[in-house]
Amino acid sequence: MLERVNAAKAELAIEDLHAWYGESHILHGVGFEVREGEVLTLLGRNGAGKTTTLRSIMAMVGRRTGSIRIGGVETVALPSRRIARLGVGYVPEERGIYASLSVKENLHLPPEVRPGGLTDDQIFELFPNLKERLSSQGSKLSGGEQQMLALARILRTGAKLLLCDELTEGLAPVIVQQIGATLRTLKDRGFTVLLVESNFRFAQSVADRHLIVEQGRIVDAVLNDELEANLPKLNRYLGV
Ligand SMILES: Nc1ncnc2c1ncn2[C@@H]1O[C@H](COP(=O)(O)OP(=O)(O)OP(=O)(O)O)[C@@H](O)[C@H]1O
Repeated sequence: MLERVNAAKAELAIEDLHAWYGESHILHGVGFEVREGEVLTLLGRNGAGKTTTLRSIMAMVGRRTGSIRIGGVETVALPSRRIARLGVGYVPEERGIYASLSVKENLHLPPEVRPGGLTDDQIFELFPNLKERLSSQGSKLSGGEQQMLALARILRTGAKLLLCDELTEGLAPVIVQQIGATLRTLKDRGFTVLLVESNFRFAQSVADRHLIVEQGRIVDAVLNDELEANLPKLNRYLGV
């Protein structure tokens, strides 16, 4: 739905996705596609179903139906670990940094899902702070450093499709800018990114396209180039 793209080039293609937590029916027929190398954001009010969409792609909800093709492979019946091995990395909102492990240990924790992940040196080029903090405990990191680490360790795994939830939440503007620069670099290197974001201006600085999620459905789509012209409409959707 909404601006279909050439299926052959879709890195992620979702159709009529429904998802449940227990008896709660949360997604009601979500459909969209993400092209290879595209950065797409999911925008919407609290509780609209953005996080649930990411979790559904990773098979981390109670139940899901519909179709989720990743690189052309149907995954709706596959478990999370098989989905990850197709080259999908999930950076959850809560970041999942282990407080008692060092930066290095946290970095090396997730298993490789595919060959071609970034080497440690490539990671330190993108995130110089992490190199200086390698032996620090997770608990000693700032919010920004934790977020960099959460993203960095996914890049080590070989994932090429990144699902990122609220990367910028609670971070200082200068760190938000750094994360934006990193995402643009990743896009230049061919990564595909699906971003849940409530920082609208940040979304604008990194994304090609934005989808609006409302009550478990995609209700609108806006090209980034046309965002300014659509601001009144977006503000209505987001209740800003
Ligand atoms: N584990 C869960 N069990 C039951 N219901 C859940 C669970 N997680 C989320 N929900 C419900 O699903 C709905 C969608 O939540 P979701 O987290 O996907 O929203 P969101 O758009 O990401 O917004 P937010 O910014 O608030 O996280 C909400 O009504 C929420 O209460």
